[in-house]
Amino acid sequence: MSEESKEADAAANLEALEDALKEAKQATAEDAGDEGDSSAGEEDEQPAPANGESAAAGAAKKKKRSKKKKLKQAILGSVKSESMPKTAADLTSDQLNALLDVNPALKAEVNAMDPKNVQEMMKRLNLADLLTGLSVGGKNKKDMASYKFWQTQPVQTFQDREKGSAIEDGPLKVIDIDRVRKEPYDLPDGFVYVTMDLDDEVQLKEVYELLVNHYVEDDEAMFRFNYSISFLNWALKAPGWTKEWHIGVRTTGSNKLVAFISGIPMSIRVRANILSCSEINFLCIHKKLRSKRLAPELIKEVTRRCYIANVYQAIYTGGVILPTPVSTCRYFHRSLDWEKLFEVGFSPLPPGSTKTRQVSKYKLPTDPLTPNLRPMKREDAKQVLDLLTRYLQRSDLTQMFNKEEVVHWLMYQQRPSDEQVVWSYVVEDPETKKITDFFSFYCLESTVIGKNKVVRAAYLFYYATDAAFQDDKKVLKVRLNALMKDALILAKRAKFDVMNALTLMDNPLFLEEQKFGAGDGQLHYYLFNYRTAPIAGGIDQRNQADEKFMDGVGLVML
Ligand SMILES: CCCCCCCCCCCCCC(=O)SCCNC(=O)CCNC(=O)[C@H](O)C(C)(C)COP(=O)(O)OP(=O)(O)OC[C@H]1O[C@@H](n2cnc3c(N)ncnc32)[C@H](O)[C@@H]1OP(=O)(O)O
Repeated sequence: MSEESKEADAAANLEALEDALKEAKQATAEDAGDEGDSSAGEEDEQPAPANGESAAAGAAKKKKRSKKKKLKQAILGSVKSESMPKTAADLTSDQLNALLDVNPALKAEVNAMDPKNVQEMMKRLNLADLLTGLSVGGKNKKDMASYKFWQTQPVQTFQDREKGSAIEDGPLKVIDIDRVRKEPYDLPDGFVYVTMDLDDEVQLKEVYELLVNHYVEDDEAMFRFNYSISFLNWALKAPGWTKEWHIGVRTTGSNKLVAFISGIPMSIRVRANILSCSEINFLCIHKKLRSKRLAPELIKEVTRRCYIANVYQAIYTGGVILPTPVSTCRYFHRSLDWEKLFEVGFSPLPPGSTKTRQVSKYKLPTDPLTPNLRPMKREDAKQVLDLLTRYLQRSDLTQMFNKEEVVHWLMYQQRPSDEQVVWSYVVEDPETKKITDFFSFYCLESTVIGKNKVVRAAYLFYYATDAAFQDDKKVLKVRLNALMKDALILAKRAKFDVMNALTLMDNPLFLEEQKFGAGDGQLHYYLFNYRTAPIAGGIDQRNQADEKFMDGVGLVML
């Protein structure tokens, strides 16, 4: 591009930015109105069916969402392309608008600036960082005081976290078991707690139905996790599980299951300390009962039941910022069937590329390449346990496995009706019979909302390799890249559309080389009633996968 046209383009961008600012101000005002509504709702402690919003308001919201989605895709498309604009000043006006629309922190910062300086700032800002919502101001969280529920719980505050490595590890509160309620907390009239019996296929299916319709969606409401019945049977019945920690809420009239939260027992190591804790997951409230303060009730009830079982710490993850993440990892995605991902709106066609080019970029050999790689067998469990334990020793936050857990998590015993949930492979030295490496991935589909389709995603699970114990660090990188390439080949063979991975363990060593693309999503790790300094999640302050910050997290949550 010539200097002149660059200037013209920059001027157009500036103009567009001004327009975008006007729009942003308007949007900020609208948002403030929205917030007012929801906090009014938060005062209402009574879960009750949401009073339906007017059809006009609903349609307007839908239109706004769809515009936002289109614009965001326009930006993401260009960001993922080879000819990606490097700074915000290179964007078209639509892209700029979208950028401000998806980045409230940037909106606020730009609104507060002298307009003369805005264009300069836009040039300095790295686009990939902007899209994560983390870089500017670094604050996409509420103040501690606005977490009405969480400020009453034994969790670290944002201020605590700022003390960094000065934080001394240990529980935040000593629980006096005699003061723990023996009976469940009261729920509002019309609702009752139930202990779900997941050995009963009917109840297992009820949990499945609740989650498949109401569980986690992406920001644009295009995809929703679809944890299969087999998956739930696997995830919720880990060794030592108790049905007391599978808690439902039913309506007293129709007996319908409208909310759920679960815990499973797990031993974890946080730096030098081993904790017997619960892993809390699958918190879900029916869409019509949202924003009625039911979530804090479920959390209090699962906490009560854990305390009664003498378990005083918990680990959980989430995409939302709560007080206070102990670590944060970023999602990465590796296309296996690019065409399918494009069709369902998961992957954009980067400007300047073609469908054929995209398909060939992600092409893989049909057979794995590592010699002596084979599916894991039950007899391998002891060796795999030993290798995995040594491997995870290198991380600050890990799950502590025993042999029974290795068998459960990696060799899930399926009922005849079950679909395969987890795939595990080992490399065995043919002479010594020693297992030198292993890797695993699990299946978690996502529903494409409104399209009667699913995205079949393989999530990278645990892995370990002897190469980690060599002095030459390059050996590990080379070996992991070979193993992960085979994982991709085997996932493709098992008809997966995409492989997802976080920046945990040693993943930053292979994400780029294996053509994983950075996603928008982050996963925050939380500890309940435990204080520890922040743990590295494989990303730097600009949210980029970074080898310098890896190996903090060695715990994969489903
Ligand atoms: C020792 C043993 C301890 C055991 C317990 C350990 C803790 C376990 C903690 C749970 C780990 C779960 C791990 C997973 O499963 S993460 C998956 C969470 N599930 C979903 O995202 C599914 C779709 N969403 C929903 O079903 C609802 O939106 C949920 C249920 C998420 C919130 O329902 P709703 O939207 O109707 O809100 P409310 O009016 O009832 O309540 C508002 C309060 O809830 C706080 N909130 C919102 N989202 C989350 C969240 N993901 N974790 C913790 N807290 C959350 C929020 O900040 C506010 O508190 P505060 O801001 O006023 O303070």
